[in-house]
Amino acid sequence: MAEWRALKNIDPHCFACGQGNSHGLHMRFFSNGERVKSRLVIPDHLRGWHTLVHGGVLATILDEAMSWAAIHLTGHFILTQEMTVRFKKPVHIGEEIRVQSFVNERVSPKKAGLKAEICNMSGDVCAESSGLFALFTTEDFIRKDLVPAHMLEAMNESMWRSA
Ligand SMILES: CCCCCCCCCCCCCC(=O)SCCNC(=O)CCNC(=O)[C@H](O)C(C)(C)COP(=O)(O)OP(=O)(O)OC[C@H]1O[C@@H](n2cnc3c(N)ncnc32)[C@H](O)[C@@H]1OP(=O)(O)O
Repeated sequence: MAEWRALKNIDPHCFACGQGNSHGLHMRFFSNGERVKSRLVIPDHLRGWHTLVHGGVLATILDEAMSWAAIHLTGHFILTQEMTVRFKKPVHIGEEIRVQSFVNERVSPKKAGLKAEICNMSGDVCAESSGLFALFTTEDFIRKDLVPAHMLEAMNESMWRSA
């Protein structure tokens, strides 16, 4: 299997992957050409009650992981169309977790099915997701005003290249 290579973050403000968002998750992604992965510790301010991580935060992590896999592994711009999440074990603030994602099915030229799972350090699956993603050409993404021109070059580059 190919080695894991770091992918380039291009938007510092993203809640999930932006390295400059002081309220965010600061996720960084790696790809081996078949899967995308990340590891993180959820910051204290994103707890649900007591030490439990909020389910919506776990859903964001899964959405982000599937989105990066969809972009990097299909070479398209994307929008999440729908996703389902199954929460299997609690995740706690301060606990390191790992997330992996992959393209499960190329549904049509404009749609892909993705999957992701979050594991704790014991290897238990804590949450898993399936998602349907709309795949866009660069031209269609621009036409729908979903990417500003100044980000286009960086986004196009980060789709296929490592950092
Ligand atoms: C290495 C990677 C680095 C990357 C770094 C960045 C990572 C960041 C990651 C963070 C990411 C986080 C991810 C997030 O959180 S994305 C944010 C959450 N998701 C959304 O906001 C999606 C909102 N939903 C929609 O826009 C639609 O329902 C979609 C598009 C999903 C499906 O729509 P559907 O299939 O039901 O069709 P429709 O009949 O409704 O069509 C509506 C209109 O859209 C056109 N249309 C539809 N599909 C396509 C297509 N494929 N190519 C071209 N055009 C398309 C269609 O022609 C029509 O246009 P018009 O006739 O009205 O003009």
